Amino acid sequence: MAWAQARARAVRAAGAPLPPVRLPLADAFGGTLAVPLEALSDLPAFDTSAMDGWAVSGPGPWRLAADPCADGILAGRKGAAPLADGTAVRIATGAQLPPGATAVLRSEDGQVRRGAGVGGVGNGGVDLLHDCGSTPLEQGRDIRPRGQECRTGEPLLPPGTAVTPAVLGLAAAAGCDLLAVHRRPTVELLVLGDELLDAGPSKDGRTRDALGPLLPSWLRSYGARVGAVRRVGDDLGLLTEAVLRSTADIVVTTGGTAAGPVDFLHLALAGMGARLLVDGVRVRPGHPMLLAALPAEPGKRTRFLVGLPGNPLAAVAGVVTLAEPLLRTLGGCPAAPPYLVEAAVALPGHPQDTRLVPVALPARGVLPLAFDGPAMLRGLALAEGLAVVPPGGLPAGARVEILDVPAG
Ligand SMILES: Nc1nc2c(c(=O)[nH]1)N[C@H]1C(S)=C(S)[C@@H](COP(=O)(O)OP(=O)(O)OC[C@H]3O[C@@H](n4cnc5c(N)ncnc54)[C@H](O)[C@@H]3O)O[C@H]1N2
Ligand code: MOO
Repeated sequence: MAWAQARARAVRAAGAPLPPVRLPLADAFGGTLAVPLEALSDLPAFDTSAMDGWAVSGPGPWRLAADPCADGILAGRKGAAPLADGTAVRIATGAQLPPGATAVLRSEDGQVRRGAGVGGVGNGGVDLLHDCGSTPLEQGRDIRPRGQECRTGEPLLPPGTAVTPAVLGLAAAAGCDLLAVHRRPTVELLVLGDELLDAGPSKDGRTRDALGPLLPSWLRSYGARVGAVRRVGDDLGLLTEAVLRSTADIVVTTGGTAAGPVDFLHLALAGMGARLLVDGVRVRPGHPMLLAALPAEPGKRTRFLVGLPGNPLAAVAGVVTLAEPLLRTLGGCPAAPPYLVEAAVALPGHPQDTRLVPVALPARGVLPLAFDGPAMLRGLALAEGLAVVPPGGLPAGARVEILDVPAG
């Protein structure tokens, strides 16, 4: 199956997003909005002073309505007395303006004169002068009017928006305590291979497991909830049992996809009656990757298995090709338009297959990185993206699609 076709197949297999759940803000990060985020108040909810200074009414100079040394109107207080025309009162940034205020004079732009009696405002009272020469203070200056950002009930963000830290802040500012997000797909990760070591350097013909540490956070970057990583021995029975016992929406396995003497994944899937939706993809590295629908329990959603090849960069190719579209669709996150960048140099291709190449993205364009073999991670660890090089390659200057490599 061609690379783009395999991705489209994963989207189709996932079908509809998982149903919405309402979560407290603290638990909604990483999800996707299932319904529009609506404002529960105007923003700002009241006419607000944008600066520390004085709320004034009408053109200056103004008579100070209270003791000039008093705090005046602080943020968080409500019900300040109306301000009469020609008067002023001290006010803090974020405080609700008193009725009648027409502008805010910043503290650095005003001067308080005791008994100045300027402009006929007072004689013996305390007056406030605008210190900026003859420039009048324009109406509405340094006032954030009620509803400037939004009105109650206004949709602020559409469904499908990723819940980022900024979205959590906006939701709180708009008065929300719960967010309706799609339930995030759960993933169980099964790392196969008797040869793998969990700690220390590779030795005695055994190889340190690189995928147990790499995959959970990579999958989480697509919204997955990843439980514990489980190691499964090279044994058909153990593998079958581990897959059937899992209750996750998606079982992700590593290794065992090829035809070696202990590569049992195909046998296990056939034995349990799973349906192969993608069985090999025309992509380098990673071509033995697969996607299967696990045997369905009556009335329950289809669960999936993504089989990633054991070579680490090949496994990552399987993640971006099959796991990403599957997780994104189940999580209700629409596909972003392809991100295209010019190639700084020619990008050699495979004659028939798509290549996924770890690249740097300096200002002059896409640059392939060294150490991009299927068993290598050195190039990927420095990569700012994975370039999707179509069969036959691309000349320098051509635009190439770049897939995200998750950062911290
Ligand atoms: N006769 C053929 N042999 C192979 C083919 C083929 O088409 N015909 N394809 C090759 C390709 S391409 C790949 S990729 C691998 C896929 O193999 P498996 O998915 O069965 O993976 P394993 O055999 O279990 O492991 C391959 C390799 O990767 C190492 N490995 C496995 N898991 C991990 C891990 N968690 N961390 C680090 N390294 C891991 C494992 O020790 C092997 O060296 O098949 C080729 N063979
Ligand atoms: O998937 Mo293999 O070369 O493509 O490592």
